[in-house]
Amino acid sequence: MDNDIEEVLYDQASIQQAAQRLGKQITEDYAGERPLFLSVLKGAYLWTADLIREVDLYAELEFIKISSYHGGVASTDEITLVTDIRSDVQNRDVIILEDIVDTGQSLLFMKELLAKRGARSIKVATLLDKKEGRKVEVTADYIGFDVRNQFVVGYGLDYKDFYRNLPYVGILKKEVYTK
Ligand SMILES: O=P(O)(O)OC[C@H]1O[C@H](OP(=O)(O)OP(=O)(O)O)[C@H](O)[C@@H]1O
Ligand SMILES: Nc1nc2[nH]cnc2c(=O)[nH]1
Repeated sequence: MDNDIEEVLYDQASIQQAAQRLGKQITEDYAGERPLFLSVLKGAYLWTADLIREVDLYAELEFIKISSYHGGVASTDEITLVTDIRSDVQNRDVIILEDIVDTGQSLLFMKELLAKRGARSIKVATLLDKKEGRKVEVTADYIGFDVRNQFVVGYGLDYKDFYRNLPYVGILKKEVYTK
C-alpha cells in the first residue's frame, strides 16, 4: 500500500499531537458538561479513537453512518443516512467527529439533522478541513489540520474503500486512479 502513496502529509505522531491539542481544548470548553460525541462512520473511526482518549469529561459516544462518496474522487450532491443513532439528542450538547470536511455537504446534513432533533448545541471536531472544497457554507469548530484541495487517503479515509488502515494521511499517486 505504501507504494501507492505519493506523499505523506500527516504521520501518526502529528495526528496524536493534534488529538491532544483538541482534546485539551474540548475538555476546557465543556468543563462540567456531559457532551455527546457523534462519530461519523466510516471515515472518523480512527480519529474518534484518538481524540476521545484525550478528552477528560463524562462523555457519551455514538456512531452514525452516512454516505456521500460512492467510490470515486468526486463528491455527489446526495447524502444518505445509512445507520442512525438510537439515543435522544434533544437538549444535548453534541460534538460531531469527522475525519474530513470537504464540500461540507455531509456536515451540513448532520447539523440539520441534529438541529431538527432538538440538540442544544452542535460543534464539530474534524481531523482535516479542506476549506477550498466547500460547496455549502459550513464551518468546523475544532480542526486538526487544514488541507489543500487534493484527494487524501489514510487514517480512516478511503479510496474505493481501501487505504483506511494506513497509519498516516497521504496523497495517492496519480496512476492509482487510472489503474
Ligand atoms: O464534506 P464532504 O464533501 O461531504 O465530504 C466529507 C465526508 O466524506 C467522507 O465520507 P464518505 O461519504 O466518503 O463515507 P465514509 O466515511 O464511509 O468513507 C468523510 O468521511 C466525510 O464524512
Ligand atoms: N478519502 C477521501 N474522502 C473524502 N471525502 C471528502 N473529501 C475526501 C478526500 O479528500 N479523501
